[in-house]
Amino acid sequence: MYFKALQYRGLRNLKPGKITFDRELNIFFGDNGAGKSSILEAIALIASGRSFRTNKFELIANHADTQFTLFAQMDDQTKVGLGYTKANKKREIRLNGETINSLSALSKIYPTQVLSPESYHLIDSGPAERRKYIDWCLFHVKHDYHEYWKKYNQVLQQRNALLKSIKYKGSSKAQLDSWNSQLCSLSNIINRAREDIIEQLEYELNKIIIKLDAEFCNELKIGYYPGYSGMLDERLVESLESDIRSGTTKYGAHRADIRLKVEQGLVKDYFSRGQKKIIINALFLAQTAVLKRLSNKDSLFLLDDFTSELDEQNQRSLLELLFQQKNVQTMLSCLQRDSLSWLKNRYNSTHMFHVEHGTISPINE
Ligand SMILES: Nc1ncnc2c1ncn2[C@@H]1O[C@H](COP(=O)(O)OP(=O)(O)OP(=O)(O)O)[C@@H](O)[C@H]1O
Repeated sequence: MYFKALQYRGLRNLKPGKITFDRELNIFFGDNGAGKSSILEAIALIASGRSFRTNKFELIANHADTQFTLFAQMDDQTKVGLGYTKANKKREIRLNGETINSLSALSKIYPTQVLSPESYHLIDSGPAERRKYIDWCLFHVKHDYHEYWKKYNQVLQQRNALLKSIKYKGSSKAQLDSWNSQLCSLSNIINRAREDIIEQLEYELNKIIIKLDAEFCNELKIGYYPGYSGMLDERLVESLESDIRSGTTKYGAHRADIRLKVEQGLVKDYFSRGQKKIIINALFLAQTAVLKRLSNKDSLFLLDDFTSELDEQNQRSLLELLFQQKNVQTMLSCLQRDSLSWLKNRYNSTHMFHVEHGTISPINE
């Protein structure tokens, strides 16, 4: 499955237009502020219902427009439309002519990964991004995971609301037992699913590391920290007073994290910035491999500002592996087309687009 065409209107600085895509690789190049990230954002929106830059659709709509619309066609004739109207803040998503209500239904069609300069903080940043990394995979391969995760968050919010109410209004603690036991059983389900997917990811990750010729890194292990040690029910009881003081729940699956390790220690502490980038590329590639193996799904890869964070050797090996996977359509943005001149001889089906003041023009050679 892949995107064949996209029509866009009223989004950021982009002039209304339509583009057709290559099955494998599409390159958007142009000066700063031309609209390269905006077109990748448009593609992410139609593929997943979400932007990788903001949650506020009003910021995505052009300053001078009252709405934006996107319309995409896939190779298998699937048609997707997404519209947003500023006046009533209304989003409308249409799939083959039918209105659908949930963004997750849209994102299930064509799993989309975004690799941008910010993604290269995955190893050094806080745990939220790493949880997202694990959950992205689960969301696509384990159908009931999203429901469990939603339920977990509802229970967590209810527990936190009660903690605040105990602190400020002196409410009874009686209801806490029920929230605690629900939190424990849902945490168990979530942790088991995460541990299973981590095993799969670790396996693919090490295969990719070998292909990337990353000899600095012999065997990578992904360690999972479930958000508490020992038994969660005991931790919840122990931390009750501090939870009431803070109005938040200190332990549980919402505090989980992964730790990448090699023989010498933690990847975070041991490797250079460049080496971490290679590992992060491998982590993202491992996801598409797991996805293909476990659910036979194709993926879309968006590489924003591709050349700014990777040297040529790393650019080559990442794209090589994306092509080898066969099931990936790639869209990337960069400042100068010359910076990817090495690609032209290698992949002649590549579609190149010049982005200039919001206008996107295919380069026909
Ligand atoms: N809602 C909006 N309406 C109109 N223009 C916008 C809106 N939001 C952002 N812009 C402008 O759109 C232009 C394109 O931004 P974009 O981030 O897509 O550029 P880019 O080509 O990726 O640049 P860079 O190479 O600097 O990252 C910028 O000048 C930005 O100020």
